[in-house]
Amino acid sequence: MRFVKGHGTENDFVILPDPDGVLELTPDAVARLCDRRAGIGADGVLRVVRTKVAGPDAERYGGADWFMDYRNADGSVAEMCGNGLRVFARYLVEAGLAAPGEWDVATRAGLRRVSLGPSGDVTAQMGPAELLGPGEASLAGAVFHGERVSVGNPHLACRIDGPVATLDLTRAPDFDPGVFPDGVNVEFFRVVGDRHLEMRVYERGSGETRSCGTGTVAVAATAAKLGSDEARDVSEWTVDVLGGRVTVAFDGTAARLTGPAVLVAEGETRPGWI
Ligand SMILES: N[C@@H](CCC[C@H](N)C(=O)O)C(=O)O
Repeated sequence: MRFVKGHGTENDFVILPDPDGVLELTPDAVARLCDRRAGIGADGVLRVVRTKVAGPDAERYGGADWFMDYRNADGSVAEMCGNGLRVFARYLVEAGLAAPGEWDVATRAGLRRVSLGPSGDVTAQMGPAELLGPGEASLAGAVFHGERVSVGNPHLACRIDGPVATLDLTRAPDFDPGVFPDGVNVEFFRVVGDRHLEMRVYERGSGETRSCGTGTVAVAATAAKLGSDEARDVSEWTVDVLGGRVTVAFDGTAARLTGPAVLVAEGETRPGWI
């Protein structure tokens, strides 16, 4: 099986080119690929498949040539991945499968437009960040209050007062499955300046990661809601994550995420390993 390894602010992915949609990608195979000791190691897998062979949803994705089949490190499926989307776009350009410019990528959350040059940062339209009201999670017995946000996938964005570095995210936050029936990505963020946030995240299906693109949109949308009216609809935010920095912009309707997308290696799994 051919693979490429890449990351966006150190949220890392095994990219599996599968243009004809012939790979049988079981949850177990994904978990083995993502295993950091016995596998290649990654927070998730990006299967690159042409929309016309992407299965029952193919018609929904008519406007895009490529479908991003994203899987978490534990093998579960997620609707969207913001860092993954930038890396996916960078892979298509570097592989000569798409030209630099602006085009749509199909995701389980719908079409998402990306724009990129022959090198450098990638910008991705992320759709609206839907603010769904209060929610909570607990960490080592301490309760954190936050905002439930949908960025195509579910988030709980919790504002804290102290530095995010002090949190222990070696264990999963607890949450009420009645409130989050599909699980949730939990972000902790602190305001460190004018429209400037720092964030850590515990991702559904992957554990603590060094960045989460949809998570940065969720925390910026929550910070905008908590801030002045002026900051609410049209604003640009800098979000520092463990793996670097991204920019989130709101234009009154939707969010836009800009950040790095880097391919670092390519290879082939040994026959029979998976
Ligand atoms: N790291 C991603 C989000 C990946 C999916 C998430 N773990 C989920 O299950 O919803 C990002 O950059 O957005």
